[in-house]
Amino acid sequence: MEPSVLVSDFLAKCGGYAVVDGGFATELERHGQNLNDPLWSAKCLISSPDLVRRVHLDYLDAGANVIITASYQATIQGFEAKGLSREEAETLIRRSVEIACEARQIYHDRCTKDSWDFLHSENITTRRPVLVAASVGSYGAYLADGSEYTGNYGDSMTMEKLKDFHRRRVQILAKSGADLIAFETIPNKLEAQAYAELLEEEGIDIPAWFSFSSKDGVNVVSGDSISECASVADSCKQVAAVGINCTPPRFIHGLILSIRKVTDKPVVIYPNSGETYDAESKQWVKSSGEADEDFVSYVGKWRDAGASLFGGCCRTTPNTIRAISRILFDKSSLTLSKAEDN
Ligand code: MET
Ligand SMILES: [Zn+2]
Repeated sequence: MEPSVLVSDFLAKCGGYAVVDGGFATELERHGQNLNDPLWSAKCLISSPDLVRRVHLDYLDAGANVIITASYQATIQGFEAKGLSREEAETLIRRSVEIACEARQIYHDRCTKDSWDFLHSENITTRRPVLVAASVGSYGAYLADGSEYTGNYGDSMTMEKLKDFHRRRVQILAKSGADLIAFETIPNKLEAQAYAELLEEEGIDIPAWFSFSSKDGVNVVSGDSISECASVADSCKQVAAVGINCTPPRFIHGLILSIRKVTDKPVVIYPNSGETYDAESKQWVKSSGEADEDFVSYVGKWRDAGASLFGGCCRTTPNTIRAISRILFDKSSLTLSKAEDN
């Protein structure tokens, strides 16, 4: 099936809009994990796979239609630096998808015909669709030095180097049983181009989404224009959705409009809570400027601007996702958010 058809079918089955999960690493931390480690959330694939499964389940219970695997910072290079063999590293990357698939299975098995989780329309009852998205974090995320939020890889970085860095993990994830690959928090155009070429060269046959991050609502974090970055995604046939993650809510509306100008592909957005990551202290700090409202109240506006998939990123929780799901699928609150816009 064509990548775009798979995602548009999925969206249609969900009722036009889909809910993505929320901050995955954040939720692991809320469960007491210390992720101050070069592997970040991927550390839990080694130490706490049961918790990884549980967090996926919590997001499914909260209403997610897409769950994103713990592979964001799971790289062969990162695992090898911890003393694991290449084979062990590859197994852990596959395992991240298996655990998410197990969570989906448990979730579906637990649902009964009468639960709210079944979509009822015209006497046809279908199960709520759930996709497993295999996460790929940027090269900067692997470096774990904050460059995922600057996109500054230095002058000696090339597209070939980035492709070589990502190649094996992408090959593994494409054959892991995941429904799609989520390239997340892409900080610059070069890395988007590297992903696009990689998908092409490797003949990757599952869809992908490209999700960028921004600090100003105009450019991605490196300063490259969001329009140029989204155009790279638009030209790649394996890319079935384009969007923004881990970006303050106040920038999302403008970014959706810029993306819509250069592509007709579905737009995915999953903002962070509006706090900023301080690479030095390795902590999230409240922004000094304009206060971000609880971003759930913006969802109606983002939908009207043309986004189709909605979730949360760092510092958001299953409660955020529950609220998004309610806003999207509860007709009365949709009307409410429309009324508030006027
Ligand atoms: N899916 C990833 C996570 O929540 C995205 C992280 S953005 C820095 O763990
Ligand atoms: Zn994030």
